[in-house]
Amino acid sequence: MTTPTAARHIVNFITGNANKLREVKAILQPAIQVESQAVDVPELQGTVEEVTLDKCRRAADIIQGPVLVEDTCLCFNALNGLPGPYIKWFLKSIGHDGLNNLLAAYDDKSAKAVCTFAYSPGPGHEPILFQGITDGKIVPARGPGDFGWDPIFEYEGETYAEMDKVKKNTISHRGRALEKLQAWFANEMTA
Ligand SMILES: O=c1nc[nH]c2c1ncn2[C@H]1C[C@H](O)[C@@H](COP(=O)(O)OP(=O)(O)OP(=O)(O)O)O1
Ligand SMILES: [Mg+2]
Repeated sequence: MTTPTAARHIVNFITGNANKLREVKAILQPAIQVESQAVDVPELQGTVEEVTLDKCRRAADIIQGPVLVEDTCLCFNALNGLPGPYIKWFLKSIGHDGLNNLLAAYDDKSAKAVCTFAYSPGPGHEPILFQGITDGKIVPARGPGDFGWDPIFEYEGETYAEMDKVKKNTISHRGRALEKLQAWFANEMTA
C-alpha cells in the first residue's frame, strides 16, 4: 500500500462504536485519514443494503457534509440470514449463550459476518456501498469479551476474540469491505 503524495483523502466516519473506529483507523490510516463523530444514527428495518443506505443519507443530513457509515450484520445460515442487521439488539437481549441457543435445533452452525460501508459526498447524493463477507461458525464464547460477538464467531479454528487484532483486520468482514473502499478512493485520486 503506497501513500499518495498528493492530497490525502479524509473520511468522516460516523459511528457510535469505538471498537469499529479503532479497526477502521488501523486499516485505512495513513493512506486515508479517518476523522469521526460519535453519532448513533437511527436505523431503519430492512435488508442490509437498505439499512446502510438509509443510515448514510441520515448521517449526511445530520452532518451536512461528506460521511462514511458502516453497518455490521451477523447472519446465521440455518436461519436464512437472521439475526442479520438486527444482531445488535439480539446480542444485547440474549447475549452469547442465547445466540448459541438459537442454533441448538440445527446441525448447521455456519454464519456470515457481513460489513457494509456507505460513503456519501454530502446531503442529496446517492451513497456508494462497499461490502465484505467472512464465513465462519457460531461457537460457545472463547476469548476476551471487549467487542460485540467476537468471542462466538470462529474463523479457521480461532474466534475473532482469540485472534491477533492485525490478523482479524486482514481476514475480517470489515477488512474485506475496506479493501474495496481503498481501491475506490485510490481510483478517485488518480481520476
Ligand atoms: O467486528 C465485529 N466483531 C464483533 N462484533 C461486532 C463487530 N462489528 C460490529 N459488531 C457488533 C456491534 C453491534 O452490536 C452489532 C452491529 O450493529 P451496528 O449498528 O453495525 O453497530 P453499532 O450500532 O455498534 O455502531 P454504529 O454507530 O456504527 O451503528 O455488531
Ligand atoms: Mg448501529
